[in-house]
Amino acid sequence: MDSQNKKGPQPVKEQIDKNATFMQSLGHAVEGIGQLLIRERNMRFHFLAALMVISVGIWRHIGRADWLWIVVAIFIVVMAEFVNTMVEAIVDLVVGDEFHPLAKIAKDVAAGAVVFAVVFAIAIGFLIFQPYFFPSLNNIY
Ligand SMILES: Nc1ncnc2c1ncn2[C@@H]1O[C@H](COP(=O)(O)OP(=O)(O)OP(=O)(O)O)[C@@H](O)[C@H]1O
Repeated sequence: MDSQNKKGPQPVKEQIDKNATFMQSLGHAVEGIGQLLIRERNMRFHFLAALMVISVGIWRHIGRADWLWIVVAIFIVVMAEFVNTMVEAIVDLVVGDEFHPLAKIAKDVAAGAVVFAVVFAIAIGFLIFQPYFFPSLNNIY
């Protein structure tokens, strides 16, 4: 299969043997993070959303436990994007440009995992910031 397909640029180095050093492993892991940023345009949106939430958290002086939940929410969204990107790459590797119902299921489920993580993050954001911005809702739970 052509290594340069509609799914965007592929890594140019052609190493397939084991990494010789820790630094080499780390370098490839960093390349993996780079691929996430290149291939997933939604990452820009996640990054902006995280920046906004962190700014508001600093502004409202939220507590340590709230910060912990925010870190967990950001982590889960980013991990879901990692999984989504892995699934997309593996599916494209296996089926190429062919349509396959199982490829659709794999990609749709992976995308669903991202949506699920984002809904979780929104729920966390609501629970943390509601008392600051919508105190009238305090008695709903
Ligand atoms: N080979 C395929 N066979 C069947 N359906 C496919 C295939 N490739 C993509 N699809 C469908 O097209 C959708 C989008 O494809 P793909 O995930 O590659 O694009 P994307 O824009 O990078 O997605 P995302 O926004 O989730 O990152 C998939 O969710 C799936 O429904």
